[in-house]
Amino acid sequence: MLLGAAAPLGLAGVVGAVVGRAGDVAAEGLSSPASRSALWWAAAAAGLLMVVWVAGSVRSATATALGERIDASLQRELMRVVGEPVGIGHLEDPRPAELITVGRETFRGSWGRPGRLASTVAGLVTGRIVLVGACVLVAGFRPVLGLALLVAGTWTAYEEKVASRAEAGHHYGASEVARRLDYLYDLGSTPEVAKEVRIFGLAGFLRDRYTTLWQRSMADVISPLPRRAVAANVVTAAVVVCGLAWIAVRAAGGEVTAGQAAVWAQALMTGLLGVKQSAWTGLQTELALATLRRFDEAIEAVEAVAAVPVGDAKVDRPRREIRFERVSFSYPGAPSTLVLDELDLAIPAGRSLAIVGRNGAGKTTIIKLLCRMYEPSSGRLTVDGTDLATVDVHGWRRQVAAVFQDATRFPLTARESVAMGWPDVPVDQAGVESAAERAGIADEIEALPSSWDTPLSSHYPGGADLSGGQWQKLSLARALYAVDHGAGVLILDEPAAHFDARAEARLYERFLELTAGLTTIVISHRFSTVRRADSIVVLDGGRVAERGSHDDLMALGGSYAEMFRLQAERFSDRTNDSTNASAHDSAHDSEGTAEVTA
Ligand SMILES: Nc1ncnc2c1ncn2[C@@H]1O[C@H](COP(=O)(O)OP(=O)(O)OP(=O)(O)O)[C@@H](O)[C@H]1O
Repeated sequence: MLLGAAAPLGLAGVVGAVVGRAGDVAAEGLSSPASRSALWWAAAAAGLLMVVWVAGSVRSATATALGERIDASLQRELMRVVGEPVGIGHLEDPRPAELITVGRETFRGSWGRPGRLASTVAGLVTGRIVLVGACVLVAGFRPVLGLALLVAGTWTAYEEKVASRAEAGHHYGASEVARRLDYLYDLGSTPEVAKEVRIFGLAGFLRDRYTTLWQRSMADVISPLPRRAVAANVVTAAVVVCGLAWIAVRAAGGEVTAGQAAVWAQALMTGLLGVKQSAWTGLQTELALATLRRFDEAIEAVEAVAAVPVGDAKVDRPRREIRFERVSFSYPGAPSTLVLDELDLAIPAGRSLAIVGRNGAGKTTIIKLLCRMYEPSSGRLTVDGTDLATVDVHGWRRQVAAVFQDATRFPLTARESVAMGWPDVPVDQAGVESAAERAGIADEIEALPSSWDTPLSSHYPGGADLSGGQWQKLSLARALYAVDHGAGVLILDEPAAHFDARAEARLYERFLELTAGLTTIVISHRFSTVRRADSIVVLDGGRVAERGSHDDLMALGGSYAEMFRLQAERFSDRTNDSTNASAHDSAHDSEGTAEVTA
């Protein structure tokens, strides 16, 4: 930076020395000492010019490398605060969630990335040094002119900074609108939502919403003309023009030599360039600083809500029971809604428990607490009497194999998708195949273009996508693979939601075999699966409303019995209807009836 700033000023002096000798060279000829001296100065000018170029390139390459490091380290920091906390509550608390989105967006474009600070600050500092150096040189002509350039240049730099900060603030203020714009843009341009967009005729609607919002956001972003910055620029330019005229007049009057005039004129112009350089890089600096501030806010906001107890007690697979003791819970995003209300629930080890209840009763929430995705608002969970909050969470999660309703569709190969159920050991192909066979997906995987090596995404060459039911079977295979390698708790959250009648029947036929010896929790609205469990609880109002075996609960005649009958009636109605329908329909429906009435 220092070289890059000093070289143009030195160049002004050296070019002045060449110009100063031009008269003597003209008078004395090319072989005169004056000519040789002028040549040496010209060579020095060429050398300095090279220094300017090289220093600029080195500065820019260094700043780019440094900027990339800054961005990468901030990205790692964001990944750390998002991914490292024990649970996921911090990702749903509205404030941190919004700031995390903003933090992520910071790195989408190059404009306003914090890493840009490395080069913009370098430009800013260089511009300031150039201005001060130029003023010192100009003061050699008339101190008052040097002072005038310094005052006008500094004022301009200040006003530009104020205007830049305001503009960066407008960008920051408009970020909420910008996010909604991005959302609309994504909806209108991604293939995943193409079906709904067409069916509901949303294309025009989305475009109109986008246009209206865009116009509104632009009104905020495009800041009013920064009058004071413009005035300061005009004054600085006037100082330079007047200074040039003054120097020309003095040179014409013979009071200063041509060489001196050349030095001071160049110094004036270099000073002006220094001011412009500060102004330009100042705007980028302010934008990058604004995003860096938002980024810091995001990190602080996440860290403020993400702190949860981290224990190191070891737990093995449950031997007696997992117990919810007076557990109450509200989601961070809806603190006033109590999802679980002093829930007492014992889950016997090595047995299967089914949890049923209406939509939104809190069944999945129980699972999330068990996996320590969230911490209870009050009460505690214990495993064989040990408080789960004191347990080494990673060790505990190795004990848990889960099939979630909304299992993530990892774009890995089929083999990896199953083997990631237990990633600590090298892939065990026989184990992968065995788990897939029990989950009922082995044949379908083997029929894929590259069998187990097929990437499960149509976005990859040679890749293939699976159906909803096939993804769910794959998720079940992954959980079974984890169980085979040591997990002792199996969680099945609507494991058959996307299964066809045959696959569902197969699952419940093998339910006892698949869950033997495991602490199994199954959540399902399909009673064909539920009834196979050793015991069943009905969740209502955040508490256990009924508990017992299928026969107990049917005999009780409560809400379980009512829900069961409603579902059974639905199937038998459909079977009756189907006797008049085609043979194909009849076969299909009677499978469903068989499952429920079995
Ligand atoms: N991340 C979340 N933030 C805020 N509220 C949530 C969140 N997840 C779930 N809820 C709310 O918590 C309640 C219980 O949800 P949960 O998913 O546990 O219900 P469920 O019994 O599994 O329902 P379903 O049978 O429909 O799957 C619901 O009212 C739901 O709206």
